[in-house]
Amino acid sequence: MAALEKDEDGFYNPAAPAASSASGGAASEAGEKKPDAISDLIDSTFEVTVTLADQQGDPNSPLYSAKTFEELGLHQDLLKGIYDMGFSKPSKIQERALPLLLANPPTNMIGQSQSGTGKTAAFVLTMLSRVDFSINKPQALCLAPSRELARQIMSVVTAMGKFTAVQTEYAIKDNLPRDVTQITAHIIVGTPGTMADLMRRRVIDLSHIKVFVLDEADNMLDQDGLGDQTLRVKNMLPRNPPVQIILFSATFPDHVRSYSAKFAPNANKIELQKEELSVDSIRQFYMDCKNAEHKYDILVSLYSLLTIGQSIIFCQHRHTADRISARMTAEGHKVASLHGAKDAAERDAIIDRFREGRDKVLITTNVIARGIDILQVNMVVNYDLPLMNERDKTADERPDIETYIHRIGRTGRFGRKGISINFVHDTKTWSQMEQIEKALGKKIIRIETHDLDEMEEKMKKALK
Ligand SMILES: Nc1ncnc2c1ncn2[C@@H]1O[C@H](COP(=O)(O)OP(=O)(O)OP(=O)(O)O)[C@@H](O)[C@H]1O
Repeated sequence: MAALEKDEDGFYNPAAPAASSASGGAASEAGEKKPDAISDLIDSTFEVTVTLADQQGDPNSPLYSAKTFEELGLHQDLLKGIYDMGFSKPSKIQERALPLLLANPPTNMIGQSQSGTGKTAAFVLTMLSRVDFSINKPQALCLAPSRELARQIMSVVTAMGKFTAVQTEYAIKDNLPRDVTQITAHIIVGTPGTMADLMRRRVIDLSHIKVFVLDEADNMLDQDGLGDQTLRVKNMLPRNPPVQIILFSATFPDHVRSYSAKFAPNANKIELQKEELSVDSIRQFYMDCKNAEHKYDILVSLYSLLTIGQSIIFCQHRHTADRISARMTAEGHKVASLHGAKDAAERDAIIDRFREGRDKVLITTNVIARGIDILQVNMVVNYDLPLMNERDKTADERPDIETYIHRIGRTGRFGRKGISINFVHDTKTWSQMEQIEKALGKKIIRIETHDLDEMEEKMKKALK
């Protein structure tokens, strides 16, 4: 490989014969193995439906519940919505949180539960339960860190509220006409900047707001990120009677925990222990690459595995995501890239294509590290490990444990199997990965980069 020519970005030249034969080899291998791969996928989907009931019956599983949805005190129209979505039993977080969320007088909630365990349904059902559909005024606000997540939450609101008269509106960039004067929808879901702007311009009448939800709350409250804008929104809310504040996330690092308690005073709390943070159904691997450029070759050689189901590749920088995707596309692979520098319409189109399975590989940044729920994603690659300096814009090169948990949590949703692969390529990245391993208390298993067959075998086994 070292003999190959590199382009000006430090990538191997796409036209170089050896490079194309490396990727071509993997592709033809994929071609031969495809029938198997497809049948594996169908089998594993079948297995998942069988094991979901088992998992929901296992008291140690985050999906376990002793109760039924009927026992949680939900309105008949919402029960219809839930069953229409194919849910049969609540998960642990739903079972524990819903009675507390729905009790009167309303009490604040700080709820933590692992990625993919059904937090969205818990807060969406609360918003829908608290809305008086006969009053055409905003009554529940929900904030999320990205437009992609806001759109996904909205899809849950409309699906669960299908048998109600709920009206909804987005507070995301480039969605409403600039001269909009009033929003009368019951539930508004958006990102903090746009929501704050609409509130300040009095487009949103706040007099009837009863519920305020922060999804990915630790991220939304982080002083280095969205914290200021989120606080602006909160400060504009009516004080009497108090609005019910609901914070949910899979992670609440220590530095946000005490602030969360101030933001949502006297809250009921559901917390995870440190060793429960990551989901067991996600098998974590790493690959020891020779250098930064070698990571690209390895990614290309993984292509046939990345497309067995769907995969998300996380990079540190937008330009890396763009360069990798341009390079892979030029080499004949079908990949998409998504990051915050793309405009709103393009971002919507890209995530929708990926959600529909029309693109199988999405190369991205932390912009979709949180919340995105696409069940077919069975592989996550940390092309670059997440670092604290992306979060706080300092020179802090410690790994960002929370973002790691969220990134790998894009797979292994609601009891499904998934795998994550970290690329390490020098002593620094190696030690960063070791810190992640230590923090999560879970072994990250090595996969050899030179043995494609072993790689394939290990990964397929992990997905079985
Ligand atoms: N009770 C249920 N029965 C079956 N499926 C469910 C149930 N509750 C939620 N799900 C499904 O589980 C998946 C994950 O749920 P959700 O997106 O709410 O996870 P989450 O806890 O918010 O994860 P994250 O921390 O990554 O945001 C979704 O596809 C959702 O439809």
